[in-house]
Amino acid sequence: MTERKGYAGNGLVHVKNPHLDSMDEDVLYHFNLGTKTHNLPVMFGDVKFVCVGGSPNRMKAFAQLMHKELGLEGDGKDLKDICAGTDRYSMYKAGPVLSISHGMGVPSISIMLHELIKLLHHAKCRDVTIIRIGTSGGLGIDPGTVVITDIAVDSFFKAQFEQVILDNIVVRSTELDKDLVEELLNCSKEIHDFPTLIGHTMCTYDFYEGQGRLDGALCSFSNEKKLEYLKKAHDAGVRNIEMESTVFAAICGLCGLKAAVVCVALLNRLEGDQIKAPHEVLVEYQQRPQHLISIFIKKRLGLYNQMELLCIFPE
Ligand SMILES: O=P(O)(O)O[C@@H]1C[C@H](O)[C@@H](CO)O1
Ligand SMILES: O=c1cc[nH]c(=O)[nH]1
Repeated sequence: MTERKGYAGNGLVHVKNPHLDSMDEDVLYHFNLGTKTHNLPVMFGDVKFVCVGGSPNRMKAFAQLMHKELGLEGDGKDLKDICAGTDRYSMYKAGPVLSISHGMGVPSISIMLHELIKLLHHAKCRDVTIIRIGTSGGLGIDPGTVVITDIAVDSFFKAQFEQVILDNIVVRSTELDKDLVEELLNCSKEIHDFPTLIGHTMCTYDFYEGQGRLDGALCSFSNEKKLEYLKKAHDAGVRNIEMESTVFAAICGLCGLKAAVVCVALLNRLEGDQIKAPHEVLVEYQQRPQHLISIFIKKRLGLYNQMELLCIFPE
């Protein structure tokens, strides 16, 4: 069974659940927010960009970067975690930009997306673009390369996400917005400090055996078999591997959100499994998708100016 995409002309976020209408309150449990306890349209009605990533610290740093880049009032350093009442996810807001952590893996991001999309719906947000800014393992690319995902694929290189619902498997499309991919690639041309490319992203259910690593607590395959699989993935167009892109693309697509995935490669998986780069190098790598997206957002808002870029990335 397949489902259809939810893009519509009014720019509103779609929730495709008839039961929601009959609930007198919606508690967004993992955000510690709710329709009776919080005025969601006032708190979030102006949101136009949502950026998500695994780590709470990264998403706080991104909100602080956007606070500075958008020239918002006050010291972005004291931005408050909107989800401080729970330690499941962290959420920060800088003007029209919402920055949220999603933890690791499909179940964690899936729960976050259900509550985020209901939040955007209750807040009556319009024309929202959502971007995952993450880390990944590269395939045949240099560490530090930023990959803009054209197609999110599963472990069999298929552009689909299988959701188990009751005792059925529902197959969902993982198509992403092609125009957004091109727009992001154009933004990357402004940055000369690191390579950015478009490629397929493979999403797995595990970091170790699921990504063909030899260094987990369990491993039942040889180095030859691992490389055979990874090369097959590379031949199919996969340029990086992470753990959220397929469900992210599927859910956002069904709910009418324009979505993109932009992940930096921390290593080249054809050369090894362990992530050995020094901490400061890894921190700088994680900032790369953030800088690209900050340019994208500023361009969209008509706030981008080339001179400023030279200050951020002096030649
Ligand atoms: O956004 P992050 O950096 O968490 O994305 C990848 C995929 C997993 O969540 C995690 C594994 O290290 O990193
Ligand atoms: O190899 C990697 C690195 C980061 N994230 C992943 O999922 N895999």
